[in-house]
Amino acid sequence: MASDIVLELDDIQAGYGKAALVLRGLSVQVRRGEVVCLVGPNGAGKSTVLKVASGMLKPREGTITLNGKDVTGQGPQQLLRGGLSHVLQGHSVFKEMTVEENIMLGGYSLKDQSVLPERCAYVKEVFPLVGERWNDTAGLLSGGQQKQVEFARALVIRPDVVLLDEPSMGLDPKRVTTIFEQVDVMRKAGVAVLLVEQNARRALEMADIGCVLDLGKVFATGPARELLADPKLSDLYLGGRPATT
Ligand SMILES: Nc1ncnc2c1ncn2[C@@H]1O[C@H](COP(=O)(O)OP(=O)(O)OP(=O)(O)O)[C@@H](O)[C@H]1O
Repeated sequence: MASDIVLELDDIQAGYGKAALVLRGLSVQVRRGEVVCLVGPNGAGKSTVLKVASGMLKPREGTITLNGKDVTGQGPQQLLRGGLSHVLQGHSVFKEMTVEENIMLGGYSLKDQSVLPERCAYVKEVFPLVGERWNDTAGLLSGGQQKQVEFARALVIRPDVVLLDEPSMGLDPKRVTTIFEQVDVMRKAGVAVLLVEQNARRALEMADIGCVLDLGKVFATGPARELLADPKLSDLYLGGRPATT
């Protein structure tokens, strides 16, 4: 249903400075409570899609719609207020600060600061580990646990959509599983998720919709399970078919 669409990028053209376009007519839709995963080769433009969606990079052409409103040209702060959080690539937890202080940083953009206690209770409910480690210095947490703190910080504004740029980067396979479980937790909390992942096959196993990007366009899109089952896509973009033993 069209009304379920939280975030829509339509026919986006975007690039950096005077350099050639990176996105060349890209369209993607994300619905409430749905995980959409962007996969594709290095340099295909996956992170650029997130930068455009979060207002960090203005598109040259095309429109961005958030909760039914045209937000094309708005910056990250405005989009944050409109219900969109972006968890950047790499690690953005402040290790010297406590978990609580890190979460509070996510609350600064709230216009009404009186809702903060209720929001803290909400993120502790969604991510119990964050509540358990609330007073600990964030640097004492494992890499996967720190990522959960980043997710929780993004949820403080009670966003409608969260953008996740390679959340499993640098984590061992067990921690990658935990991170994908946490993405599922966000989906179950009703948040729409637009995810970029190098771990394409594993991410698609968890996602609802997959989008294969190549040369700045959507090469193929559909239910993630169907993309995984497509032998051509598998060979071209997902590192070949998994061994059957
Ligand atoms: N800040 C920037 N300035 C100039 N060019 C950039 C910048 N960021 C990315 N690019 C270029 O845009 C293109 C797409 O990059 P992007 O990071 O979106 O790809 P990606 O699909 O996320 O790649 P990867 O899987 O390697 O992270 C690349 O050619 C890259 O060199």
